[in-house]
Amino acid sequence: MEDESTKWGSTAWTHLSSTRQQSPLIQCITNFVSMDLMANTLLSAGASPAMLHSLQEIPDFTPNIHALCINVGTLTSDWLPAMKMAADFAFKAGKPWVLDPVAAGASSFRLEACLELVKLKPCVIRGNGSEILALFMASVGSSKGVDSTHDSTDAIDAAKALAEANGCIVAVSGATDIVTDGKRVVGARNGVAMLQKITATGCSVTALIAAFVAVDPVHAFEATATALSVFGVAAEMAMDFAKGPASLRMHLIDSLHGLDQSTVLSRVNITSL
Ligand SMILES: Nc1ncnc2c1ncn2[C@@H]1O[C@H](COP(=O)(O)OP(=O)(O)O)[C@@H](O)[C@H]1O
Ligand SMILES: Cc1ncsc1CCOP(=O)(O)O
Ligand SMILES: [Mg+2]
Repeated sequence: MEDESTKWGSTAWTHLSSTRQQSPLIQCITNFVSMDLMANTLLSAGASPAMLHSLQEIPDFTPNIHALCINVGTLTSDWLPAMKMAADFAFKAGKPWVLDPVAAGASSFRLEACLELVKLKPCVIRGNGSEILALFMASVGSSKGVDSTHDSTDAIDAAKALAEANGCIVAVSGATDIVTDGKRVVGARNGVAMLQKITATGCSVTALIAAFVAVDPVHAFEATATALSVFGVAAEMAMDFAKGPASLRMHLIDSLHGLDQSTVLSRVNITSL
């Protein structure tokens, strides 16, 4: 019988191969910092990114996408209506959408916006420990801007409760990435600590989750875990060539583009918690 780690490795390879074959169209409404790395992460995984956020275009464009990624990193009141409209169009068209609640606890404006977006039925919410705790407690002040002051494992119960309450998958990134649907919980232990020294790696892995969910929407829990793990494996491979964060960023994109089956099968490290 297949053991758990063999099963996750082959599921991860299936998701990466399907993304390369199907090249899903991923609409991203994201912050100014992350646009470049997010689009390049999606391209290197085989997906087709479109950074498209005007209210006037959403009714024509969003029903034809394969998944949507919404990220509140540089939120202003001008952008929020487009985020809500796109989430609504995606949900009504049966297209999965993924929320990245960047710095959810940084201000009451941002927290309220995230809580309103959560009501619009994201398929997945991916944040760091502090962001998931801020959403769960609906309270401001527990983060250090976009960075986490918590370990991902501090937010396991919060993630489970959020997932259960909203009927979605919740992922908490960190040294161990946690993924839950409210009942099942897995930990993905890939990646390198230096990812925290490159801005927008969290944003980019959220977009990769959108791509993997686009190619396997029925298994959003599995697709979320494998996206986090594959991104981490790419970072591990890239670290062999990196001299620091700037070259890690470059090698990360190359590595994701070139990941092969045997590397994915041997390095994906996902286990039940
Ligand atoms: N200590 C760590 N060791 C290995 N990988 C890490 C570590 N911390 C974060 N990561 C990875 O870095 C990426 C970004 O996660 P994180 O820094 O938690 O998000 P954010 O940038 O949104 O705060 C994820 O792929 C995560 O798995
Ligand atoms: C630095 C910064 N400021 C607003 S959004 C942003 C990028 C955050 O990216 P990540 O959450 O992936 O670290
Ligand atoms: Mg983030």
